[in-house]
Amino acid sequence: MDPRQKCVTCFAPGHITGFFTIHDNDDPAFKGTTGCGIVLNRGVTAKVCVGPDITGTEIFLNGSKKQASVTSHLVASLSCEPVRIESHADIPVGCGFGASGAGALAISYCLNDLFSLGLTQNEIVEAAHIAEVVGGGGLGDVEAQAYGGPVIRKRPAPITKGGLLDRIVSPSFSVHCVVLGKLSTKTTLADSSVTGKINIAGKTAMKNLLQSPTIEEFMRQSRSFSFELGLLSKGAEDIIEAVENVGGFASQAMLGDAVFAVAGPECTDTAIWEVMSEFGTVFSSTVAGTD
Ligand SMILES: Nc1ncnc2c1ncn2[C@@H]1O[C@H](COP(=O)(O)OP(=O)(O)OP(=O)(O)O)[C@@H](O)[C@H]1O
Ligand SMILES: CC(C)(CO)[C@@H](O)C(=O)[O-]
Repeated sequence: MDPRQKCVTCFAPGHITGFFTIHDNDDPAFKGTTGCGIVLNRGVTAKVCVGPDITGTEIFLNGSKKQASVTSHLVASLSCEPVRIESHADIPVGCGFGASGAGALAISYCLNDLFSLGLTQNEIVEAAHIAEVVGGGGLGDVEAQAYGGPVIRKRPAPITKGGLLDRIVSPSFSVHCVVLGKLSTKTTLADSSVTGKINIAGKTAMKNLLQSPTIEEFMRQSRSFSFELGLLSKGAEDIIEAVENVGGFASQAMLGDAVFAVAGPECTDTAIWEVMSEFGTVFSSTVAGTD
């Protein structure tokens, strides 16, 4: 490595959306989602380097070179020099855990520091949001990821463009997940019959959640939302049913072929973990609370 190289490393957390509504806009800064999701303590760590030996931008995700469109848009908007980016995700990629948003946010923090851009946090979120929308990643993950906890996205888009965030009041809790497969956000959101259902079910879920803003209600509304959309695989339905049989709450991570679950008053985290591990490898994470 050239000793004149300068590198910055930053982390951003993963995010599971339980339900959402799409707010379309020709301007990517204003396009976004409202909805509710939970921010994890696991996520993506990005290292961004600049130096005389780096002559073209290169992006590596978990050690493999990628043509990552979200990251490319971000570099084009925030950097005037080629950079080498190494992202490591300790969450599954392409499965509803907001890995592209976590990557975009972590890289924006790095570029701000590396090039002394002088951006505030909300401005960093705006840059990451635009890259996500233009590059076909998430539509509301980065706003939640920068805020943390169980996040209610009440108005779409970054705060700089009128977005409004709130939280469900809750102590910190554990979430347990099983991944069965990928679901491309870009392809799924390009299907107008799916987006039509998303917007009807998402509105109902938000209305019901705001009448009773608890984690249990979030899980119930997420479950109804995922059954309304009909994107659930048979395997995911089986896991949800098995978790409910031991007294827990479970739903589909949007947008992935994956299930996330939390314990209820009638069951422990260990019981959830044990029942889920019959279906595949369980990974668990903590969601920060409000107290
Ligand atoms: N940290 C990252 N750095 C660079 N590229 C990434 C990163 N995470 C995801 N990507 C790219 O984004 C694509 C997946 O995007 P997608 O939006 O479908 O998944 P996700 O963000 O993991 O989950 P979701 O948006 O469903 O919550 C992958 O094909 C990968 O190339
Ligand atoms: C679109 C989405 C469900 C998947 O990435 C998420 O980004 C969101 O809630 O906006």
